[in-house]
Amino acid sequence: MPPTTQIAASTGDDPAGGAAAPVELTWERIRSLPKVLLHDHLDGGVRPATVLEIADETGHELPVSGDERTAEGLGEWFRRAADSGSLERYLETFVHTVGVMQTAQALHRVAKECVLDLAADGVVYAESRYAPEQHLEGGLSLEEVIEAVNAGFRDGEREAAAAGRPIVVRALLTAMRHAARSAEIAELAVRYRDHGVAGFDIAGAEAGFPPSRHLDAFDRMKADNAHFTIHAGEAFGLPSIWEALQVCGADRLGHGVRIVDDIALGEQPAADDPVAAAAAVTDGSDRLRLGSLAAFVRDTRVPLEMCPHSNVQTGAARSIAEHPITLLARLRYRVTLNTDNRLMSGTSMTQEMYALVTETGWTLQDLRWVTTNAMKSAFLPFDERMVLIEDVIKPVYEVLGAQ
Ligand SMILES: O=c1[nH]cnc2c1ncn2[C@H]1C[C@H](O)[C@@H](CO)O1
Ligand SMILES: [Zn+2]
Repeated sequence: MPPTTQIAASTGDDPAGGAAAPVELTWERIRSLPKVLLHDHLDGGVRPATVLEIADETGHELPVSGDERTAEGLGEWFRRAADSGSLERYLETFVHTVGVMQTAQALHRVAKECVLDLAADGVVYAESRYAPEQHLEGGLSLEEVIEAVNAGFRDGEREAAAAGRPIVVRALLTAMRHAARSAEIAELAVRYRDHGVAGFDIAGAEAGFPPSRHLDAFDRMKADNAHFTIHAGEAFGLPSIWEALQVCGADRLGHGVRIVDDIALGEQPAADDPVAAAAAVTDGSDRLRLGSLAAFVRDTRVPLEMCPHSNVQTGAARSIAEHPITLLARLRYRVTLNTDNRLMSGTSMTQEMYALVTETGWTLQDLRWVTTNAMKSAFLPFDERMVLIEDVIKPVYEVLGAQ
């Protein structure tokens, strides 16, 4: 694939600015890059060893036994079970992480380990989401759940900084779209906005549960000038994205990958052949047409929280090489790169970046661009975002780019 700097320069929206010498992007080099993660589920990133240990303590029944009942065996089970081609089946695996996250101690531990794992992966800023309503089986209140997770995040940040890997982590409170607690959860997101919570989200099975069912929650967030994202355009198409933006007023889209359904390559939907469509962008031909929703998302710089490995597992994309993220990046959408569920997808930010580099030709400039996009789109105050961009992200990419 031709270098992307051509397009970036022509749109004036290229934080990398100009061409740089090609740098060999090995796994280790990518791991050492500063990364920003906006879409990562706390209950989708539990260490398998932690699931095993807590299950042993609490009696939670796991789906592995005998020789498979090891951290490795359990990790493998999650990846296999999530690799189903269906979002609904993928989500069924969460019963075994949520099931061991029902006490303050367990939530604290999982949250702290999450921060340490992200810091080891080179993440310098992360928004970690979870649904407080799913952690009440042990008798905790919603507030106790939030406070236990917050305490774990703060301890993780301290430990990571002491080890020379500073990271800033904020929580996003998720409400489950099939349930009816979204107004309560939005209320809590507002109440804890200066105490570790940066925003609100809805998640869960998409088909049959349009985001407009939760309008009161979104109205509550807007009334208080608070931020929210909505899982939309993952297992369901354009109507879900349209509602999330035009009815609910989402600041960002969780996944949003189906926006390609509103892009055409000649007479064909670009979704049929995203690789050819990406090539059509870079060869300068004018065969690509954006529908009005696709144009709106690009024109208004709606951040897309894209999660390639997760999408391949749930059937929202055919492969990493054919994932629409590369087409959307070439078209200069406000693309961000994310893990979604590190445990279920056996992934990490390093893995997501490495796969794009090796399978679709992403460059160091692309990685810097996607990282800056994510930092710009974070639900963190503007001045704090700028400090991370200027003092933490830019210097590393600049040194590497100059090599
Ligand atoms: O990719 C996803 N789409 C919709 N819902 C999801 C996805 N990944 C995780 N979830 C659900 C399952 C979790 O239990 C919940 C809160 O993190 O969010
Ligand atoms: Zn998600």
